[in-house]
Amino acid sequence: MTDWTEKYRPTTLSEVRGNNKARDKLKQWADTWEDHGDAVILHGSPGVGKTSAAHALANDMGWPTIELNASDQRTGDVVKRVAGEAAKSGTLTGGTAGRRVVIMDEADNLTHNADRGGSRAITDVVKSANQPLILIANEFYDMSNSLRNACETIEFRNVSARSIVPALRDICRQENIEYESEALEAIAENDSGDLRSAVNDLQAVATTNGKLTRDDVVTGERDTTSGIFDFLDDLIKKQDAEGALKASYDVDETPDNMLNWIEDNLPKDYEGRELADAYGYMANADRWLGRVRATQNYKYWRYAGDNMTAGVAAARQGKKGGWTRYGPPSYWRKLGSSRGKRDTRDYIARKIAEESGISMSTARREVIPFLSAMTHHCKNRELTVAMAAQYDLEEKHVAFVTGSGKTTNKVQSIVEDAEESKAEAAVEHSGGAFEGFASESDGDEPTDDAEADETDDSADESTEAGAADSEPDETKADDGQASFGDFT
Ligand SMILES: Nc1ncnc2c1ncn2[C@@H]1O[C@H](COP(=O)(O)OP(=O)(O)OP(=O)(O)O)[C@@H](O)[C@H]1O
Repeated sequence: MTDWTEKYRPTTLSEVRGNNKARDKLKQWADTWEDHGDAVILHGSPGVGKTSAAHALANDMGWPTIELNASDQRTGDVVKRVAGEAAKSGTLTGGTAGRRVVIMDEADNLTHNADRGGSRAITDVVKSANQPLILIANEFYDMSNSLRNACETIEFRNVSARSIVPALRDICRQENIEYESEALEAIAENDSGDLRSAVNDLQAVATTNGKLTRDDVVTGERDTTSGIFDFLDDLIKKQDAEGALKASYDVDETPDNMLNWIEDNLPKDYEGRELADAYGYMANADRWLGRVRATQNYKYWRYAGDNMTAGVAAARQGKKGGWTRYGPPSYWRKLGSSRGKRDTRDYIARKIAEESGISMSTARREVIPFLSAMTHHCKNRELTVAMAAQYDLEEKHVAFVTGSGKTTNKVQSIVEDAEESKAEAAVEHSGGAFEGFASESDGDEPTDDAEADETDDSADESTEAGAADSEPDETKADDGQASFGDFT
């Protein structure tokens, strides 16, 4: 299946959404390049259209492109050669016949290359190049001062939801997809500023369903007038099992959302044993919610509700005082927002579960968020490589966990290093930096849980024909069936 982000990549600058000022500045830079000869840096968050803009511009100008990766040690030489060739072919005499634009990705990722003098080499190239050079970077301040000073700079801002929605609408029209406008708005708001993610999400939700509706797009974003804060305070601090269950009736949230709220806020007050116990109940609740999705049998919501309210309250050891700032579920709002992402997340969870002997729910709920925080933007490279090796992750998974947005060259090189270290480990039989995570409190069998999860997801394609009638006790009859009475 074609990737829509490629299929709908802008071919001319006017198709690049949002960032009008940046586009104008870029065009201006190209139009006057003969006079100033400076390189330009396009910087901004992933997925906002920097690379697209560079290529679209080249296309508009009729300039052939040469694409290079700045962190590649050969880049400097290649640029010199290109620049030299172009000089010979007449550029210096004023013609544009030999004009080529060099587009250099990952210009902020030169530190890894420091031993090769990466940053300085590129700066030298930038200063002496006699061809237009476009450098692309996510982190402007990761580039050296001298490199930044040697170039013009253009900032690409996050694309507003207002600009994302029409982009998604155009794609739906061209793909003949029926849609509710609210669905597109929800995607746009979910992906706050990242048009690539929005297009990915659209493709993920649109191709698994007939008509795209608001309900297909799972969001954690809600207004917070639904009594959730009072409920959290009751649940986490005060109420007994019965009280917690009753308090939950006043909350105007779907059980799925409620679970996200609880899981994000629970660790602010629960600790140690009680937290572990509570997570056990949360994992049960999650499993029941999976069964609701798989079977469309909403009667299971009750069991989910019992577990996440009465169960969580019962796990608490004594009342808690003080005031806690509870907040909306931030992690899953970003990472669990669409089916495509959920699939990726679940793949990673399964790997972790298999490797560490814990359940998928635990992997999802407890391990991935940790890994994500520790490997954020691949800053801790060594750890990220170890993680990729330990859990056998591919590029898109590493990109997901680290929040890098897509498979950048940094991610690629991490996966390559992980492959190498796996090969070495195979020889030395060592476990690597990751020894896996401790087993969870309720002693789930990881394989069982993985199967339960498969049921959740594959049910969308109705491969589990009998799912609706089968008792959901193939996994764990006792704890799964827990109802309120069990907690009192
Ligand atoms: N402003 C935009 N207008 C139209 N399409 C966009 C825009 N931004 C992103 N896209 C879509 O997302 C895809 C990826 O965008 P692009 O590679 O240009 O982002 P980027 O800002 O360069 O991100 P990165 O820094 O991660 O490479 C494009 O192919 C296109 O489908």
